[in-house]
Amino acid sequence: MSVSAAVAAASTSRTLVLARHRSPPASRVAATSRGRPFSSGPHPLAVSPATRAPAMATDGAAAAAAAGSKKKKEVLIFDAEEDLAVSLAKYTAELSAKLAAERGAFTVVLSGGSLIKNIRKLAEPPYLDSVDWSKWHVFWVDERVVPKDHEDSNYKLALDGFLSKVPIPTGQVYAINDALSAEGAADDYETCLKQLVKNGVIAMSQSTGFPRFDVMLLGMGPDGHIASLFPGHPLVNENKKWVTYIKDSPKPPPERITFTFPVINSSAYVAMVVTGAGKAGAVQKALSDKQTSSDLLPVEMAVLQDGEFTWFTDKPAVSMLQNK
Ligand SMILES: O=C(O)[C@H](O)[C@@H](O)[C@H](O)[C@H](O)COP(=O)(O)O
Repeated sequence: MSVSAAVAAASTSRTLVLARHRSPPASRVAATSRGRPFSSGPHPLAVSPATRAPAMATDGAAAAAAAGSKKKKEVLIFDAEEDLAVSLAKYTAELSAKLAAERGAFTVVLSGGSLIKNIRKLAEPPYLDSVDWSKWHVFWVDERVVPKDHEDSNYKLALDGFLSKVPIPTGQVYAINDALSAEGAADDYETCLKQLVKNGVIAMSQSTGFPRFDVMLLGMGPDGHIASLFPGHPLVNENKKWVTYIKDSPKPPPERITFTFPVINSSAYVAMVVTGAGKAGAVQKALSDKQTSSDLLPVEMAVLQDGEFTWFTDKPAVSMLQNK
């Protein structure tokens, strides 16, 4: 049984919807995710008419759901990392066109880690020429408090792997002030965000009172952390600050700044890009209907108030889903 089929079979009792993608061969699953809200209406983002086959419902209830619901959370499963990268580039480029037209700016938040490699196709044809890079404003969901030319710097990672290859105006790339302490850098970054809200570059969420970024392109660690919000760390409960700091990160280096959950959860779109068998346990916990423990992983705390959350995964990352 293929992974896609296994996911579908395991999912029918939970009203999941399976769509098969012919090229690239991805599976698309709407996650029920323990009561997380769904709203009605069509999916507003045609990631790729060429790559999306008609939805194939796995049972009657799923068919009804597929016909009438806007799925605010979906899981894309790719056969190959190359296909994932192609689809992620298309997703981001289409959001760029849509949101830049609507707002006059496109605010993009990056994580560090393997995400940067996964967005590499944006810096290649056709997107290199078709995207209006002048509208992009780039931020980091978290950053290590190290000099910008340090090998641990998320800025350096993104610069080397992506930003140096696309013509985003340098004044629209918001690195941390690496001359400051962790606390100082977090305050400084939050002040910068507030100024950009005043200027109208960053939108505000009317429902949460926190900034509403257009898209966050995020990775997840094997322990289920996102940004620098780690399992069991008190920072996951921060509900006032926009940006905060950590000095005891379990993942080195220890000093970092990070967006808080209220900011992440106010986003318009989040792509959670997760590949590899090492992350299968956290993926299973995050996508399972069953609450296996009262302790939510940070990735499970990423619940958008009014936005669309899309998982970009590969088969090893979802390999434990059929065992739910
Ligand atoms: O600064 C960081 O450490 C990252 O921003 C971090 O949140 C990362 O995105 C995840 O750890 C996933 O990293 P991998 O995709 O490399 O596993």
